[in-house]
Amino acid sequence: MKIAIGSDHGGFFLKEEIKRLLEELGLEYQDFGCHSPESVDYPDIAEAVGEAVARGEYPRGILICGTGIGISIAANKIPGVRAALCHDTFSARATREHNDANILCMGERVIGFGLAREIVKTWLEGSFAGGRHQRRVDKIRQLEQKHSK
Ligand SMILES: O=C(CO)[C@H](O)[C@H](O)[C@H](O)COP(=O)(O)O
Repeated sequence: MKIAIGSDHGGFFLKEEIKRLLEELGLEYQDFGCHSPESVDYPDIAEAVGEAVARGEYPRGILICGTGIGISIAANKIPGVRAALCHDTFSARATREHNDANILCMGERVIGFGLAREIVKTWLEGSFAGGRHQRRVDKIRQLEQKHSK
């Protein structure tokens, strides 16, 4: 599984840590930036990673900003993206099982690197449970279609 990963400057150092984790896990990734702690705008990174995931080029993406909030809001504007902001492992597991979340978002200014690593591992291991959750994810798709121009 190849992962699309990206952050703004507020998430740059955590992104570097998560890249090291992915290497330890033997997982390939593509870094969509940013490539230094210099200030950038999180919607630009969310767009790059979100579109790559929505096109099916990457099954999963990871996005990080200072809080994880702005980058998740932006990513969720892209049809086909189900970006979940998770700062605990329960949510990370649940969002795979219930929401089939294809992008994990975190905030470097919110959690420590150790917890972030556990969240990523939990989220990567998780799988969609289907059943009643499939019906709900289908309704999310219908909402996207209803509200797209
Ligand atoms: O979008 C965010 C908040 O929802 C992120 O935390 C950004 O990283 C943050 O807004 C960037 O702020 P900065 O003052 O420009 O570093």
